Amino acid sequence: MAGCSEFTLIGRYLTGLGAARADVTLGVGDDAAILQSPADPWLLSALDTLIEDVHFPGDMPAEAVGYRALAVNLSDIAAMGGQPRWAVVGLTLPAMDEDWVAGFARGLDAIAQTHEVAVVGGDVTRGPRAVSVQIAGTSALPPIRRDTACAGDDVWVSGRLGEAAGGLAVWQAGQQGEPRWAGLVDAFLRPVPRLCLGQALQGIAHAAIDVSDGLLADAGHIASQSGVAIDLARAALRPSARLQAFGGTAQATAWLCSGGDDYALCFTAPVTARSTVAQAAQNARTPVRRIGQVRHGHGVLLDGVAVGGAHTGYRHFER
Ligand SMILES: Nc1ncnc2c1ncn2[C@@H]1O[C@H](COP(=O)(O)OP(=O)(O)OP(=O)(O)O)[C@@H](O)[C@H]1O
Ligand SMILES: Cc1ncc(C[n+]2csc(CCOP(=O)(O)O)c2C)c(N)n1
Ligand SMILES: [Mg+2]
Repeated sequence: MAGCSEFTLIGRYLTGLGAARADVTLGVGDDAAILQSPADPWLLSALDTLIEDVHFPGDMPAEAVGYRALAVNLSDIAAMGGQPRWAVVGLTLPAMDEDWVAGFARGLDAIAQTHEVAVVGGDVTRGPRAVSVQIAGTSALPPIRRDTACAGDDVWVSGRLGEAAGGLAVWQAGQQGEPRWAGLVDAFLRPVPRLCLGQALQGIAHAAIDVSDGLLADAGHIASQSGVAIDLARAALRPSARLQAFGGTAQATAWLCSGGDDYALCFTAPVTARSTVAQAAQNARTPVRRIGQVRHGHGVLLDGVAVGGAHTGYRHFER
């Protein structure tokens, strides 16, 4: 509706999204939300931004933008093993478009409900289309960090790496209507934040990160921040059959290593915890596999050979 103000938009579409939580005294409507301090000793806070044509194609459905904006933030809480609670959403739109906002709100509400997150506030502005979500969560146990991997650990990863990058390529090739590639497109549009897995790994995993920029890049963050080397086994880095069918083996392997957008968890755990990890993953109903070893040294290796720094993952300022 032309002439509808941001206040109308907030009142009509952006109020009361997500779960009704008992620890929210006051949500949308005042200068700040009023939240009750949790009993859990650790508070977690993170923020991720999605920008049109940088993080999502301009023709992606509004519902998927709303879903994905929260999903990528939940993934950061998952990587720490936390429990998400509250989200604040900054929405920037080039023009008033009620249908778009209604779709965005539906997608955001659905995933917030699923993970019992309350959307307690935000901001609406005019400018190039973008969504910034700030997520807050808690943890009863010490959160899993990036800087605590130990030489000797196994390296594990969840899910089917590379499929989201493949799904984006499907979309950009205009083949999203092709039933054969529906699973790939879904991996891009609706990444699943691995919250149950992250929580199940607390007290077991030594270090964890979520794979947003690409496996080699994100494993590299664990390596550099922990002061260790991560040696991945090429034989364990096999793309799924449907990803190979779409892109061919070489491109599918490149997506798996450096495509990003997966929001899988990459984590390290002691060799003695193999069966405990397997049980935790089973409890979380999330498939995981071992892909390498943490060693003394630095950087990321493939079968013992250092990986060159050029194409390990997404970088905003090196396109
Ligand atoms: N503008 C900023 N000011 C302060 N800290 C920042 C800023 N941008 C990023 N950081 C911090 O730097 C660290 C790495 O940020 P980054 O955005 O790469 O997060 P990530 O989880 O590794 O990746 P992704 O954003 O793809 O999920 C995080 O701790 C983040 O909070
Ligand atoms: C239209 C379009 N083109 C390219 C990509 C790929 N991409 C963009 S940002 C990013 C890393 C994570 O972002 P950040 O580090 O900002 O959290 C990746 C893998 C995409 N998603 N959409
Ligand atoms: Mg992250």
